Amino acid sequence: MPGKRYKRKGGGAGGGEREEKKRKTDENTNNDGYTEIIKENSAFEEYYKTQSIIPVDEWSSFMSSLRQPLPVTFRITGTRTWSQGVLNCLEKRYFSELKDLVVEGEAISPPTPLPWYPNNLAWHVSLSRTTVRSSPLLSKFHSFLVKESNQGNISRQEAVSMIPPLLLGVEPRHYVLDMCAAPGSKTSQLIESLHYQDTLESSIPSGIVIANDADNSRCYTLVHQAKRLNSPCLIITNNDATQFPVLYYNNVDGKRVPLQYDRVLCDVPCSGDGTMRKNPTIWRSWNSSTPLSLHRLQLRLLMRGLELLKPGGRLVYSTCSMNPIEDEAVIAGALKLCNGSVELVDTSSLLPGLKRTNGVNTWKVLTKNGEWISSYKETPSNLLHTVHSSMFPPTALEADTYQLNRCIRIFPHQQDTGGFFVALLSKTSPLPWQVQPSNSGPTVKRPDELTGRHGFERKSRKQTYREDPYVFLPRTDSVVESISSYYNISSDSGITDQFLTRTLTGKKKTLYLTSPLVQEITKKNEKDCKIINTGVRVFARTESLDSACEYRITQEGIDTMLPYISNCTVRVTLSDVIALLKYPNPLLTELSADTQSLIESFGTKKPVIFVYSEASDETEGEDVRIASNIGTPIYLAGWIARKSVRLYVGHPDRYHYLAILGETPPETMSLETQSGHTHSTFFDEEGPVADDVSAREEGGGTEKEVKVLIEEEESNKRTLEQD
Ligand SMILES: C[S@@+](CC[C@H](N)C(=O)[O-])C[C@H]1O[C@@H](n2cnc3c(N)ncnc32)[C@H](O)[C@@H]1O
Repeated sequence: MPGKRYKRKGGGAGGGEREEKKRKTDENTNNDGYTEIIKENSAFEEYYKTQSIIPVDEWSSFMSSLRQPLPVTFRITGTRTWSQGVLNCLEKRYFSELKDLVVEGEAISPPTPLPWYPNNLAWHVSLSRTTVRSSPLLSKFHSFLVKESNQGNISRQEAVSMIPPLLLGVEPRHYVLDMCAAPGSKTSQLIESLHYQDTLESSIPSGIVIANDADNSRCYTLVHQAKRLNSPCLIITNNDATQFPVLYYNNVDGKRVPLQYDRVLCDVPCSGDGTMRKNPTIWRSWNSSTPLSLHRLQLRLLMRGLELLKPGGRLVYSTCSMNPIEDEAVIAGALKLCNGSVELVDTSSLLPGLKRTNGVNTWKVLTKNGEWISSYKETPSNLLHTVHSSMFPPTALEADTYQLNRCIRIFPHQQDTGGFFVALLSKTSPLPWQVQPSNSGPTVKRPDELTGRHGFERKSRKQTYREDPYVFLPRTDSVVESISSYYNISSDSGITDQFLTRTLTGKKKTLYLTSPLVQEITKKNEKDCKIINTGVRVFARTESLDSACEYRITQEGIDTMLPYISNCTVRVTLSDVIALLKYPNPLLTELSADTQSLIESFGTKKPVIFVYSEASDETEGEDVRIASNIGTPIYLAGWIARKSVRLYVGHPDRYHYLAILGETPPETMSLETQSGHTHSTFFDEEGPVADDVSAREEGGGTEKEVKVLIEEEESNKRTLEQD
């Protein structure tokens, strides 16, 4: 993978100095006016040497690792059966071919699974772009990764960034808060865990994930990232998490209660010096003041997370900084305020195979004046506004209680990753100021520094625009009734009370579905909590005037709706499913006789779900071998016209299914993503970088969703015209 390029600054260094700088840049310096950034910062080196958190005999490996580009790591995303299908395909079709590959005389190291990531679902690849280009097999593998990444089945993510959700141990029944969630790679993992036990009979777990970020435009990146997982149990919110509101809902007894979380992820904004390998500009910008300016915000975020956590619940605090001021000092500061109601969890038996270093009990503070101090008492009076008591290490007695050694720090040289810090905390009882007042004990006041008026203030964000309303439809609504009747949805399922639109007036173009708890929370808290997005887009209105049902099921809605619908599927053979995926409007007469006869009894001018499963396939030999990669049936949203059939499936999804079926997509299919981007890096990381700012179109979808909708509707019109 190539390093990042930066325009070379003119002039400056003299001959010898220039030579020295050149030596410390990457090897691939170009002649076009661009050069790799100089990976040198003496202040950084001095700082970490003084902190003594890296063993002396590991110092040179530490520094040399920081100067190497970060290897590519990716995760296979999606629910259990889905990700297993993609993994099967990768292993059988691609990895096996790369095993003994030699390119230009050099043996290629095949992708390896991250040993500590469960079920081989995360992989490490060390291939340069040049190597990839020089081998057709590697190009084929690369192209598969790009397509699957477009489709959202593979997510490029830093290895260390995968750790916090794993430590959190989310279960389908958990109420989860992700406080600083954008761009959302960890949120995706949390959602996947929530849906880990989904089956064809049950797709709506009782738990919930609330993914929040203070940055409005980053929230839309989060919407896009999470949308790939189609969870009806997700709410995306846009609040300052230091003051994240208490949300209310009616519990099973109909009592209005505050929502307390079983799991909280507190992945805070940080100086990011653990990401130097990925973001080499940090070599230039690193300074010792940034951690000082972030420490109190980090502590306040952590404290709010602990307040909202249920007693008995768990919270993960993480940063991609190696600095104790942003790491152990924040943990120690919180443990002090919590006064025994929160403790660090011993994680040494978790994630076997992960190399780690224990947290430290001592560190120093480097003031803005460049002075090292070991205690708050030593702080010069003119610096009291930048240095706070919580930045200093605990006393010996506190250290005994806190057990900061239970924190995990990961250095880049330990297993060729970025640097990272993570701590798992357990709330054993309510925080001191959350204890109900009683006659016997004293009442503890909430610390002033948590109230927002004492040094933690953030500029209030301008409310740039209003979100569309969330309108839940009663089961007696005519649209819900017609959908329930066509798709045979029983009112006993409860699902008929869960549909949502984002428009108060006019025709409902799109229907979304949420879980009952999401509905309850959305309805009761819309005023106090800025909700950006929720619900899976499950039905869209058709343009056909004489359709058997005015609403067709959407591809992204199938997984959620399948357990609740019947009478709307048609089984197809392998050759038919391939034709449907490859061509826009195959004629009925071009399908197999079996499918034609099933369609005849099903009827025309109807929305449909085409189903292909190996069990239904009669084909012998090679085709059956290919199909065995799938492991789970394929469901495709479609339409049966009078003479032809079509799918409502976008190109990235079509690519995915064709690849899983061992087919090559036709040349006419564009490699572009729906957003119009082609991929320029090895393959894209953590979803799109572009902000989906216009995601407030009618229906609550992103601009891209709306574009897809329009394309689908236009194509549908064409099908109708053909008829
Ligand atoms: C390290 S990033 C989070 C990365 C994310 N967890 C992921 O895995 O993709 C920190 C995030 O915190 C957000 N942030 C900063 N201050 C915040 C605050 N007061 N409340 C909530 N989010 C905040 C930033 O906008 C940024 O998206």
